[in-house]
Amino acid sequence: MTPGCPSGWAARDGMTKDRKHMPQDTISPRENRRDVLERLYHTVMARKGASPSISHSARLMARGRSKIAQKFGEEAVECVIEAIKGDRHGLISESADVLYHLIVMWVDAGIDPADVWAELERREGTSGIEEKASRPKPAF
Ligand SMILES: N=c1c2ncn([C@@H]3O[C@H](COP(=O)(O)OP(=O)(O)OP(=O)(O)O)[C@@H](O)[C@H]3O)c2ncn1[C@@H]1O[C@H](COP(=O)(O)O)[C@@H](O)[C@H]1O
Repeated sequence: MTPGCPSGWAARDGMTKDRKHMPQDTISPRENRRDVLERLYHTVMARKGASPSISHSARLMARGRSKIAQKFGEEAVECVIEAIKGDRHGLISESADVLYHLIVMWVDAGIDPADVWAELERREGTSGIEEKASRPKPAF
């Protein structure tokens, strides 16, 4: 994969091939921000096997899958609490924690963000109501 060129997004977001290969500092801050999850994924990937004394991601991964999943769950619950409280700032902050911990979970599980983007893309245009109605009905 091209450094600074996150998997999967460039083409789908309408960037031309040339634009896809522009150096990061010539891409507008708005576009740069849109790639933040991909950058975070690559940062966490690079932390695999790093010393737990210098990297929180490395420390978390060294503690194993159950701990990673537990932390994700805790952050998700904190997100729910902020949403129910109606605390906008809290919800933004907890959402960032959830996304960070989700990415650590992806890295640990060997999932590339492009796999998730592809699944979201596959669902595009199908209403959740429609999809649920199309599921096979239980026999009883
Ligand atoms: N986005 C984040 C991010 N969000 C939250 N956190 C850390 O997640 C931790 C959550 O703290 P908690 O007390 O809930 O959890 P804990 O320390 O594991 O404690 P226990 O549950 O074990 O008691 C804090 O240390 C936060 O700083 C993050 N740590 C790192 N990142 C990103 O990951 C990159 C790599 O970080 P390192 O792996 O630390 O180099 C950074 O540059 C950031 O971009």
